[in-house]
Amino acid sequence: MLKAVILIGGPQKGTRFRPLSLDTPKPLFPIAGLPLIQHHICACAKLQECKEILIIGAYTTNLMSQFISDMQKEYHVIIRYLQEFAPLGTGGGLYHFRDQIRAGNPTAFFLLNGDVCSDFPLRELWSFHEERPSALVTIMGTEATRQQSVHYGCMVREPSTKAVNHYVEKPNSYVSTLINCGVYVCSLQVFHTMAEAFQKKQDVFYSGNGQNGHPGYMSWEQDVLAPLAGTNKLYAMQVTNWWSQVKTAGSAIYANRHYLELNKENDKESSGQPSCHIIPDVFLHPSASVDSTAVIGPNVSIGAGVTIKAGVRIKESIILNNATINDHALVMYSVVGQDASVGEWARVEGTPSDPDPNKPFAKMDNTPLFNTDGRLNPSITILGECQCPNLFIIIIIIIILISFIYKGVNNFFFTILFYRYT
Ligand SMILES: Nc1nc2c(ncn2[C@@H]2O[C@H](COP(=O)(O)OP(=O)(O)O[C@H]3O[C@H](CO)[C@@H](O)[C@H](O)[C@@H]3O)[C@@H](O)[C@H]2O)c(=O)[nH]1
Repeated sequence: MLKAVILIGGPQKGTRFRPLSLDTPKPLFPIAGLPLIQHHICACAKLQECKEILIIGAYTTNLMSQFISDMQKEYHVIIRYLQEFAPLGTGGGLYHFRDQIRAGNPTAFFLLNGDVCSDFPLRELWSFHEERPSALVTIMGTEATRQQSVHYGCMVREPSTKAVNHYVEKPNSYVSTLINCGVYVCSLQVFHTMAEAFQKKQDVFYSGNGQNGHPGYMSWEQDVLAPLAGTNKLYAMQVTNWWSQVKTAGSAIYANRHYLELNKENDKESSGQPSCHIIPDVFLHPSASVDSTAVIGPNVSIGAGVTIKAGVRIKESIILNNATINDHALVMYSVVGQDASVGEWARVEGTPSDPDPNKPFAKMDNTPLFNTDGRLNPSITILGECQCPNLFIIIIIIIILISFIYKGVNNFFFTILFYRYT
């Protein structure tokens, strides 16, 4: 039996994903029609041996409960959310919930960063791990450019055995172009190594050596993976398939395009028969209403309850639930927020922020909005969620207005609200 753990961080993380993470927790942001971590869940649930998926994060349980219950219904696997009492780092939460992971005595567990996108070749990763009996952890690795590699965990492998001899998390200078994808398979004995690492951290923390943060905080990469390198217990399987992080809002459009491509077959099923002109790949929620004269695609995801009116053109964009795109508007390289409304003939156009196509193995550059010299880094356009006024308040206002119009002093609401003046 196998299990899977997905690390999703908490509200303090995902700041570069703002404003998209202000309304929806980043792990639940829809990409190609599915919440980001549903792609992970889907990959894990495809493995018959995987019997339980544990999602570990610092978001409050009520933010996650609806999603967890929806996932339970959709996939025939146990899915639970475990909330950290404080952000414990990539290793701290894992160690804190070790008994939950070990329960039922699984052979091994997958560990997935919630903010990466891939086709998650978990079966290959598991076979690779099984073939190496001394392996405690196998890392899925990929090639990056020399310049970008330093923003990731970098590994040097023994060419014949694929054992990792050297691991440095986000090095200051170049180490290797083989980077850590944040996808692992781990044997349960890794918790012995984690116990030692945890003990060391505790000793330092309580000896008062100026250690800040929470005593339970532990970095999976720095406190566990780095010491395991060179011991023949850490291995890396290199993949060449598409893989990307989702750090900035711009990377959502890039990930959307690739997930649409990967999930083509499912999208066809869920989309039904669209009545407008579709240029693939497109995800169209069945409840969206699209005028027959609209042209949509390529690489567009349209959420539930969206209304798209006559003559609209949309490409390379994500339209979130209940948004309205009015007649003849154009939307390109943009995210349109929930309930937002794009006016007639409006032109909403962002700048694509893709990896450099001229550099082999280039990844997304997760640049900030502004450079250090204050210049704007062009990126996708985002229309935020429309904060529609509360229906209850609207009804009260209408009743008050009617009361004034008819000047009915006996009017119940008028009397209650203005009894002092009557
Ligand atoms: N539960 C929990 N999850 C956390 C916490 N902190 C981070 N995470 C989750 O752990 C994953 C990694 O988060 P980061 O700390 O932001 O690391 P990173 O910059 O993405 O780098 C990691 O991933 C790269 C690949 O995307 C790797 O190359 C790198 O080595 C490292 O593992 C994300 O899914 C994040 O949500 C925490 O305190 N608690």
